[in-house]
Amino acid sequence: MAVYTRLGAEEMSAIIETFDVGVLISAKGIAEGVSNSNWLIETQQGEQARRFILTVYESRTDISDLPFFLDLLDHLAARDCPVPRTMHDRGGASHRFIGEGENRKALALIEFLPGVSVSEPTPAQARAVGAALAQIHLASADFEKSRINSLDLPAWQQLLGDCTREGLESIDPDLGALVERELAGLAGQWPSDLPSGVIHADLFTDNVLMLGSKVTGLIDFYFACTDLLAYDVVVTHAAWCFSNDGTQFRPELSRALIQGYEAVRPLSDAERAALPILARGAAIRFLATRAYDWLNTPEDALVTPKDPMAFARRLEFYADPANSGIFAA
Ligand SMILES: Nc1ncnc2c1ncn2[C@@H]1O[C@H](COP(=O)(O)OP(=O)(O)OP(=O)(O)O)[C@@H](O)[C@H]1O
Ligand SMILES: N[C@@H](CCO)C(=O)O
Repeated sequence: MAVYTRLGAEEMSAIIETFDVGVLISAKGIAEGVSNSNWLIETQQGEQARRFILTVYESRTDISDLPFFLDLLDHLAARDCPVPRTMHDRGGASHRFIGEGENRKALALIEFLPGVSVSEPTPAQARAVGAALAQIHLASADFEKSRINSLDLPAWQQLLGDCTREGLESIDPDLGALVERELAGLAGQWPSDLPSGVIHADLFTDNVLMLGSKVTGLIDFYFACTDLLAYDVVVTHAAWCFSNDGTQFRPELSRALIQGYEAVRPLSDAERAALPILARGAAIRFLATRAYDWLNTPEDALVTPKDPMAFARRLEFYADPANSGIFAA
C-alpha cells in the first residue's frame, strides 16, 4: 500500500483547482509503489474527461531533485518519448507544496498514461523496452540539467558495509564472501570513459507500461541521473532477462532487449566490451539496496522488503566466466 499522506476531499479539490485541468471528479489511492503517495485523479474539463496521477513526495525523494525529474519528463515528452508530461500549475510551477513545518511536502500532477506492467515479458516486449530506453538516451542528449548518481559504487560499498558481514550472512551464509569478492573486483575495473548522459537507472517491469508489445509509458524517473548509458542497458537487462527470483536466465529476452536498444542506438565496441563488468555492478546495486532494506525494515512496516538473493543470483550469473559471452554481438 502506498498512500502515506491523508488528503480530504476539500483539500484534494483545492489542490486540483490550482491546476488548469478542470473539476475534480474522483481521486483513488494507488496501492502499487512504495516510495511516494499516488492517486489516480479524474477531472471533467468542459466536455473532456481527463486522468492524471497525483504524487505526494515522501521522505525518500529529495525535493531539490524535483526540477531535474519533472523537467526531464517534459523534455522527453516533447521529443516523442513515451513518458508522462508534468502538468504545470496556473502559475507555471511543475510542483507545489502542501502542509507546513515538518509536514510540508511537495506534490506534482502528472499525465496518466494507459498500459499495464507485464510480469512475464515476451521477446517482442523486451525488444520494445530496449528501443524505448535507447530513445530516451538519445532524446536527453540536449537536456541541460544533470544529477549525480547517488547510488554509485562508493554508495554500494557504504550500504553493504552498513549491512555488516554478519548481517549479510544472516540473509545467506555465502553472501558475505560474494559481496566482498565482487566489490573488490569492481573497484579496480569500473569503466569511466564510456558515453554518459541521462539514465533512468531503475527500468524494472513495474516502471514500464505496455499495451501488447508497445511501450505506452516509462514511469518512475526518481532514480534518474547522469551516468554511463551502457550501465542503464545492464540495469534494464538485470531487471528484464531473468525469472523474478534470479534462478533462470532468459537468453531470448537478453538478445531481444539488446537488439531493440541497438536498433535505435548502437553500442560502441568499448561499451559492449564493458557490459559484463557493468552488469555485475547493476546486480550489486540492487543487491545493496535490497540487503540494506531487508536488514533495516521494521517487522511491522507497511511494505515488505524485496528479496536481496534474487540479485545475488544475478550477480553470480554475471560473474561466472561461463556466461561471459551473453553480451557478444
Ligand atoms: N503516468 C502514469 N500513468 C499511469 N499510471 C501511473 C503513472 N505513474 C504512476 N502510475 C501508477 O502508479 C503506480 C505507482 O507509481 P510509482 O511506481 O511512480 O510509485 P512510487 O511509489 O514512486 O514507486 P516505487 O515504489 O517503485 O519507487 C505505478 O505502478 C502505476 O500503476
Ligand atoms: N527496482 C528496485 C526498487 C527501487 O525502485 C528493486 O527492485 O529493488
